[in-house]
Amino acid sequence: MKHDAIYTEAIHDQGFTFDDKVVSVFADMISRSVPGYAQTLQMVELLAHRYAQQDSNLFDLGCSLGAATMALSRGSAGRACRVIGVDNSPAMVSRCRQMLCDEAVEIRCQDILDTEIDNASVVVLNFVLQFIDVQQRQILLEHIHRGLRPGGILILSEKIAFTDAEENKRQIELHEAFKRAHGYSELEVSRKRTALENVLIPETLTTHHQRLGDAGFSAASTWFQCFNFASIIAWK
Ligand SMILES: C[S@@+](CC[C@H](N)C(=O)[O-])C[C@H]1O[C@@H](n2cnc3c(N)ncnc32)[C@H](O)[C@@H]1O
Ligand SMILES: O=C(O)C(=O)C[C@]1(C(=O)O)C=C[C@@H](O)C=C1
Repeated sequence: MKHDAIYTEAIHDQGFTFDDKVVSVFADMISRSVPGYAQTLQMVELLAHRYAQQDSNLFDLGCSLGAATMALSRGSAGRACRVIGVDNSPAMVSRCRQMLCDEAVEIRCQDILDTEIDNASVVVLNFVLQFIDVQQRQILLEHIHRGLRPGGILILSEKIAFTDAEENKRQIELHEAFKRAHGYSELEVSRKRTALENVLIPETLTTHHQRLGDAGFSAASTWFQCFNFASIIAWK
């Protein structure tokens, strides 16, 4: 795995993008930046094992290098499921296809807002909704809900915000301490913070739960939270 040192240089002054530079270090970047990332992948596998239905489709929307796509595939083994990963970054998709060339999964280069969701039993949005235009988020969740079979689930993991300004500040400080503990310097942390401004828009857990309810999900539980990162299971 290539070590992420991309913010030791001044890059992304137009804002963070999933370009070649990010793709080349992405596995290291996400595991050193997102508290609980490995656990979200373990639970995607466990939840796929529990909820993947025979002959259904499983979608990993915003699949990056296919880590959750493979978790879906492992969890649903033997059930004749079609596992589909979707990402709109050509650099990411190209690398993902290389890495998963021997796997029985389909990787599409497409905007997830244009992805047809049908006959689905498990849909994953693992740290992806945060990059979607806030105005489009409700439409996307409604679309996913419509494409799920009865008994199907959505796994939604996100960086989150807090209504209370002091709490928000404390949680961001804790996250940044996590990043420094994983070897990022103060300068790398601050350059990435600037690059992500107006690109990654976090929302509160209350907003996410409200939106899931409005989209038609019958129940939703936050199963994981560490600092300003959380993951929710929503049931159709
Ligand atoms: C933080 S990464 C996701 C990590 C990945 N789900 C995992 O578990 O390893 C966000 C991904 O979402 C993709 N993305 C962002 N907006 C998208 C969109 N509108 N359509 C498709 N992919 C999108 C990015 O290209 C990037 O690869
Ligand atoms: O590094 C941060 O501050 C993050 O917010 C982490 C985060 C994410 O949550 O998606 C941001 C961009 C990269 O995709 C990897 C991780």
